Amino acid sequence: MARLRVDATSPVDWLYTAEGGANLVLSYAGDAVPDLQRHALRLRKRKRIAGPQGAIPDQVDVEFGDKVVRPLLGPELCLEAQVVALSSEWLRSVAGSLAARNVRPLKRVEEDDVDVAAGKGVLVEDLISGRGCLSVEIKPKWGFLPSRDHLSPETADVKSAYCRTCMHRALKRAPRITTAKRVGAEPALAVDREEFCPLDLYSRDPARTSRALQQLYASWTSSDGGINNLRFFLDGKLVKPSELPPQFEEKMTSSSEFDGDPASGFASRFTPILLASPVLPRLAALQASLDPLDIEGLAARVRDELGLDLYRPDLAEDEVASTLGGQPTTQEWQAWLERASAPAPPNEQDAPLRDLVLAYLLSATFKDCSIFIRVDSPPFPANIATTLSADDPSAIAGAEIKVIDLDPKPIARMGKYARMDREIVEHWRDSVLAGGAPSRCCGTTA
Ligand SMILES: O=P(O)(O)O[C@@H]1[C@@H](OP(=O)(O)O)[C@H](OP(=O)(O)O)[C@H](O)[C@H](OP(=O)(O)O)[C@H]1OP(=O)(O)O
Ligand SMILES: Nc1ncnc2c1ncn2[C@@H]1O[C@H](COP(=O)(O)OP(=O)(O)OP(=O)(O)O)[C@@H](O)[C@H]1O
Repeated sequence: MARLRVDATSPVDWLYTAEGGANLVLSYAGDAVPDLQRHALRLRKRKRIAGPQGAIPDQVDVEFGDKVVRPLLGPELCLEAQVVALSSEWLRSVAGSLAARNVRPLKRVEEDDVDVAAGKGVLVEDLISGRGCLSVEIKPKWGFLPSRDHLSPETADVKSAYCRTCMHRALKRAPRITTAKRVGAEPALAVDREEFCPLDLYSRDPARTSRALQQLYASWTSSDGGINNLRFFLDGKLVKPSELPPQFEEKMTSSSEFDGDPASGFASRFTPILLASPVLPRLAALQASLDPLDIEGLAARVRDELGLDLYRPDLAEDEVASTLGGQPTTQEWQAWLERASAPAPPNEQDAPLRDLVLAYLLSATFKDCSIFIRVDSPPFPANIATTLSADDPSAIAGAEIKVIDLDPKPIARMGKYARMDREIVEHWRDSVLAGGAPSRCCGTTA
């Protein structure tokens, strides 16, 4: 990617795309710098009220993506990223233009804003721009169940039968919660078989993958696009169910397969694309192999070797970070990757604790990323699953698949991970199972 002068552009030429907890993304819509067309700018946000979670510098994010994530996930699934210098005046002007256009969700506006002191942003390929382009973003979450080997007798039955995402959803909807986020005033659920289970999505079984996609679509519709697991972008803009342009459904699927049910039309088009791509099996394999002990087994090692109780309710993030050895540098990540990629890496019993913590953090990154499927000129061929490109066998003709949001997670969060895991499982066992629930998670078989 050639060096591009973003701060020479007019901030009003950057249109709001979307945002997550830590970053806000804009698409270039100007004519002044043609080389910036089809580029997106990812900007760091800062909380209005400073929180405890330490940010990781952008430079580290980009190097981490290039040097650690890319070799593991495969270059064809990753975006190239370039750090660009941005003055605080330019960033302030972007923030002002976003506020004047009132484009950000109110909940996010209340929480945070563009970090005008960041001094930089990250330029990437824009996965939504272009007339006629339809992009689908799926956040698949955790695609595996932990092995019982390192689970305690109190949790082994629950954690080897129900997936973390279904259990976490129930907790987030419970009326009273502590470490997890509240989704709204919805009633606590038992297993809701109408809602998407990642184990279905990742299953590689066409019927189950299709079921997961249909359920995601139904949740997208019933929440008016408010879920973070599925988003659609058409002609460069986020599309909400309540404001569907007439061409959306016809672009998403061919009318013959529609049969009046957009959820099945969507699933029938996108199931073959997902099944033909290595993206889901790769993510699930990385998530599982980098988390061989489960947080419970890892917390036991941390307690035994460092005397730190990750479950302690008053444990400060600074103490977690310093006791575990601080946030890894890019050099340390690279050295870890070399050891982990050796022909016979040490197994989880013999591996040094620090290596296990790094692996867990990387697993957390793969558990929280999103997949973009971009289709430039739909409707695309019905036999898409079999039309693999000769140049790149993992690319499917007519569809481009990329994984985004692959940032390193702060090591300071290890305590939160342990406590949240306990809270999720205890809530499930004591509130949901006690009220009667199926004996297995939606996606699992006995
Ligand atoms: O803990 P989880 O599973 O709720 O994941 C968080 C996500 O919540 P989700 O359950 O997907 O709605 C959460 O997503 P939202 O901001 O709620 O859309 C973030 O992705 C968060 O990571 P970070 O703060 O951006 O580094 C995620 O935190 P990490 O667990 O990845 O640290
Ligand atoms: N390259 C891109 N092209 C188009 N849109 C993008 C791109 N990268 C991100 N987005 C959009 O911006 C949103 C926020 O970006 P990102 O996931 O990087 O933020 P985040 O704060 O790290 O998210 P999270 O809270 O999930 O960790 C994405 O969910 C996606 O909708």
